[in-house]
Amino acid sequence: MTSILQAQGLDRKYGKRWALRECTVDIPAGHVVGLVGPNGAGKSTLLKLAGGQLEPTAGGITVLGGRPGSTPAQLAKVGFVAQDTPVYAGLTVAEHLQLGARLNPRWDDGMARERIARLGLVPAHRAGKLSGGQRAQLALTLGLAKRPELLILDEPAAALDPLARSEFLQGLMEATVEHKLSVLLSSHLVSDLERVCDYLIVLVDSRVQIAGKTDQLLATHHRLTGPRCDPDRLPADQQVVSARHTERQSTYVVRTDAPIHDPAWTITRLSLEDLVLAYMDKPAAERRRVALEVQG
Ligand SMILES: Nc1ncnc2c1ncn2[C@@H]1O[C@H](COP(=O)(O)OP(=O)(O)OP(=O)(O)O)[C@@H](O)[C@H]1O
Repeated sequence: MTSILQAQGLDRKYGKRWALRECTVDIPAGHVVGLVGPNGAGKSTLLKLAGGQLEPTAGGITVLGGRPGSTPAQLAKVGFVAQDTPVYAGLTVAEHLQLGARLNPRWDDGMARERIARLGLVPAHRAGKLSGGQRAQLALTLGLAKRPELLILDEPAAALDPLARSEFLQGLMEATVEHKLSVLLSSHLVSDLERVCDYLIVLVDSRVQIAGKTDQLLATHHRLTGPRCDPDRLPADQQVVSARHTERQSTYVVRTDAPIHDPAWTITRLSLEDLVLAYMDKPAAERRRVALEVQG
């Protein structure tokens, strides 16, 4: 199966500040990939590297087998909708479609017009007068009508109310099935990702914490609750993702491929949100542990 994005030791710095460090991922085609992480984690940086808007500081990245943004053919294969759903305020909806047709060799004008009509957008209205949700839908339409193989969306639904968000994501899901495209989207809203994504990347502190198919991630991560116990007493095949302790009780999120037989533990399945939160907590927990060691 082809990869939509392969990164090998990918680094990006802004001045002296690292935005992305040692990113190594290989994302297969045919997925809706969710990129999640806290503010400043490096999500937009990774998406811009994939879209060819940024150059790596070190390491390599290929998108659909080519160097991002390197040729007109490569540019035509990738649609990119940036964070603030960019549209031209002074242009009408119809003028956006005309511009799309002029700039994109694979432009699907029938689909663009049908989508605009279905969404109730008026072709003569200027984009600057549209609501945030309508602007996001217009930007998504432009991205889809380009007929890319990969559509990259940076926080596409952030500004939308729950209903508009739901409609937006529904539209995105329908389009991915209809046009067989792969999607890479970032969001803070894990509930949104849970709805649409079947592949997840968690990025925290500029580093990829975990990447994989959501069903496999959920099948291999468990919450263990039981009498207080140190992590070094857990079997070697159980990788600790997060740990919380009270005086008497320990709660671990562990990753393992093997079944867990220890009767001391109550084992619960994780939701995608639990999983994301456990990985978001991991670097902070590591920092807390190092600080305690230094103090001690
Ligand atoms: N143009 C820039 N110049 C300098 N530093 C930048 C620039 N863009 C991003 N950064 C820094 O790089 C880091 C990663 O930023 P990035 O925008 O990739 O994060 P993000 O995960 O997309 O954040 P958010 O969820 O807030 O959009 C942050 O520390 C940010 O301050």
